[in-house]
Amino acid sequence: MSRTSAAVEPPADAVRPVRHPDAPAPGELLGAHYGECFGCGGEQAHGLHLQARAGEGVTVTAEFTVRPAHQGAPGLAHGGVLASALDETLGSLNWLLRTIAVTGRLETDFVRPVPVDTVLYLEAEVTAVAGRKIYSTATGRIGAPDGPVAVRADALFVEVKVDHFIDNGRPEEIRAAMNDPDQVRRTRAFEVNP
Ligand SMILES: CCCCC/C=C\C/C=C\C/C=C\C/C=C\CCCC(=O)SCCNC(=O)CCNC(=O)[C@H](O)C(C)(C)COP(=O)(O)OP(=O)(O)OC[C@H]1O[C@@H](n2cnc3c(N)ncnc32)[C@H](O)[C@@H]1OP(=O)(O)O
Repeated sequence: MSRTSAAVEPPADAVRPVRHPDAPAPGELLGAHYGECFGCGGEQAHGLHLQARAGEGVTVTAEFTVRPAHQGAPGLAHGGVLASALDETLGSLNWLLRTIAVTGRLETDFVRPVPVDTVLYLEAEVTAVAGRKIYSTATGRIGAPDGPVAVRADALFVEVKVDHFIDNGRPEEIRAAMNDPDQVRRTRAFEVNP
């Protein structure tokens, strides 16, 4: 039996992802897509503060330190928090394609328990694109970039227009985001570099 469902397997007509020519160079930090984001936002006091770094091709790496606030069982990370770290890392890949996309499906394997204070070394890659559908995969390793795999995920992201956020987000945050000069610059960049 396959470990993943058909929903996260690229269809026969899928193509290889193309790194956008203006994507950050390998080794560069991607920066937060939104300051209040739970996954990456620097202004989000309760967030994971993940900082994804561009790799070669359509890949990223990120490190996540498991804090006491992330516990599920005593001294162990909550699975939902680990899934969030994977989701955020996978989501950041779309910036290398200059595509705005949201998670449609996220399938997670929890392979080993992850103790508090562990540094989880995450790596993610877009494997295929089919129309609006972006297929990607990620692993999280314990303690070192070549440490044992603790979590892994396969995901389907779906490309959306910026209207997805404008039409569905709570108006006060949308207004605030539109008044943030950096956010507007980023939104414009998405719109002029499809
Ligand atoms: C001024 C304000 C600006 C703000 C902008 C700021 C920043 C923007 C930049 C980046 C931010 C983006 C994301 C955040 C980044 C990282 C955080 C981590 C990522 C997330 O945490 S993000 C939140 C969680 N995420 C959601 O909140 C999605 C809720 N959801 C929906 O909004 C819809 O559900 C949607 C859009 C997914 C699809 O809806 P839709 O109507 O557009 O398209 P449709 O349904 O036709 O699907 C098209 C094709 O995808 C297939 N498909 C769809 N869903 C599937 C599934 N679940 N399983 C298997 N296949 C699926 C269909 O089967 C079809 O396939 P086919 O074409 O082959 O028929």
